[in-house]
Amino acid sequence: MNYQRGTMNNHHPDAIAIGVIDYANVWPLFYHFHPTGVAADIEMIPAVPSSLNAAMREGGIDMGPISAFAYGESSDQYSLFPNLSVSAHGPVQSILLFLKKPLLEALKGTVALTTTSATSVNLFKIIAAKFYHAEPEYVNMDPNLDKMMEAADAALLIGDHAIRASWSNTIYEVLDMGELWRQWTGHWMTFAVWAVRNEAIRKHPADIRRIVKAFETSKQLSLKDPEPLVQEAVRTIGGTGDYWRHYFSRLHYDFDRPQQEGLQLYFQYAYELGLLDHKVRFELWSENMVG
Ligand SMILES: C=C(O[C@@H]1C=C(C(=O)O)C=C[C@H]1O)C(=O)O
Repeated sequence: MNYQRGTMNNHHPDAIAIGVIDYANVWPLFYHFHPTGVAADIEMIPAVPSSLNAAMREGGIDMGPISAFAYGESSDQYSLFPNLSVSAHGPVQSILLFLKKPLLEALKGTVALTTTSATSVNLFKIIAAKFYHAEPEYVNMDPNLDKMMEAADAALLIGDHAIRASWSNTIYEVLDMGELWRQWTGHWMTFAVWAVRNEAIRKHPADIRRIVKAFETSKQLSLKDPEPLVQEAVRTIGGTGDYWRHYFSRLHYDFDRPQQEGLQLYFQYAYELGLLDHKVRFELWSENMVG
């Protein structure tokens, strides 16, 4: 999708910088989100999740989707938008583990983890440690399946990188991490949340309110008629209409009790394993929050 792009490092000081995950999984929330119609001075900054996580932490962006794990790391600085997330109960199709050997063997070897993710790489570590009692060696690598497989017994990819790799792959067994999480816990998994820096709520309370509404409207319009998104995905990423119809129908964009419970369990495990150094309590943004 096309935006008037800003940059993380020197966005206009009075503008609100909104991160955009550069993957199709967030399209329903952005497709009908038109910054100029929201009245605020907004810059849109597209990047992969790990870059957006860092920019949120450093103040280079003010709000938008970030890895759920990154919210856990800095939950005291951010508030969450209550009705927005990228979640699934079961298969996601774009959080994929490619295996050179059976899982139990690969878990005794080396696993390559994409540098674009924070939620899914820690999800993998949690599943390996908690459910398989395994401690593979991990290497962080750019999302290139061939290179990852030269260095490791298994590779974890997310987003459009995972989708494209799943189309071209003919040799590796593929496991869906959303499905694995559901099989072991019965829970939903939330991969991305919409967070806003508390500092930005204090500075622009009315604009933030309008932006939240605009995201919710985009979500509703996309769910009502996913066809324009489906066609744009076919045109710009590839694959068939049926593939994308199914893809968007598997993802869930609310953040209600079931998604919150799944994420709470994920944070609990992350804390127990030392992946997070504190327990996480959700701080939800509300209409009357004015810093
Ligand atoms: C569903 C997905 O979730 C993404 C996974 C993320 C992560 O692992 O950190 C971050 C944002 C999400 O948009 C995907 O990549 O396809």
